[in-house]
Amino acid sequence: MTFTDQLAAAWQDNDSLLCVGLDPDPAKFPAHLKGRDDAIFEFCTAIVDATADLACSFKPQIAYFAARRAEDQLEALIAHIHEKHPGIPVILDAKRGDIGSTAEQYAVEAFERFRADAVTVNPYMGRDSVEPYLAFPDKGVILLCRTSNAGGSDLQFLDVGGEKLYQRVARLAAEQWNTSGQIGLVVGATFPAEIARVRQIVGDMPLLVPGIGAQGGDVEATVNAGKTAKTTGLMINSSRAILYAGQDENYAAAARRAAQETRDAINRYR
Ligand SMILES: O=c1ccn([C@@H]2O[C@H](COP(=O)(O)O)[C@@H](O)[C@H]2O)c(=O)[nH]1
Repeated sequence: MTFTDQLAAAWQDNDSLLCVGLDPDPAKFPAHLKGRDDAIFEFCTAIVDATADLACSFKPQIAYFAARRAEDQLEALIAHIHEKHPGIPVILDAKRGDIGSTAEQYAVEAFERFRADAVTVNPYMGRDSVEPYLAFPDKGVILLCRTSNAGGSDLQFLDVGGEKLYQRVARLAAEQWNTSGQIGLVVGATFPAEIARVRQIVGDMPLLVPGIGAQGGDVEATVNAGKTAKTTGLMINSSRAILYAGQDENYAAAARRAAQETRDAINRYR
């Protein structure tokens, strides 16, 4: 099954546009996990198992694992998701971007080593830097377009011949690069007007939308700006607001409540 098909099924089966972000920070873990060699895996699998029926996708952010030399725990976590929750696609948030020969290695890392269903990619080195990921026909390739941080405007808002750079990225992706239907775009929930503009340009292409929860993006405005005619098309990510909803040994139950509230809030505006 392709990433796109898997995502469409998860949207429907779990009645959810919520992407649960997995950004494990050991400094925020409950006391009983602190000091354990497998703390990151244990923390994340408990969150995954508590929220899988509420999510359309999971998004581990690779920096949180690599910073702690915990790539082995990331591999085990993704294997766990595939084994226990096989319908839920995993988006590896790695934001890779390099010349083609190096991108080939990054693609193998994401899709063969980590077994992700999709990976985030920085498109600013152009088409040949994206093609190695597209060579994996079942996988999703999610390009940075209009990121959620304030500084994203420094470059993404530059005028490039009558349109903004992020709009050019959206247009290139939709009209020239997406020949196999594998591409999605990252557009921040902190900028709903730009979500609406991107949606106009790209039709029904899936959008990964970080920025609700800890970053303060507005759920109603995000859904209204980004939903497709089928009231899907979005993977609305929340990481810290779900992961750290509780601080004690009941953190997974607290995460479930936060995920349920977020999923339901999103659905209210579909
Ligand atoms: O534009 C972007 C692209 C990626 N992210 C990532 O999403 C999550 C957001 O975490 P929260 O705790 O919900 O704020 C994080 O992994 C970022 O690296 C983003 O925020 N904005």
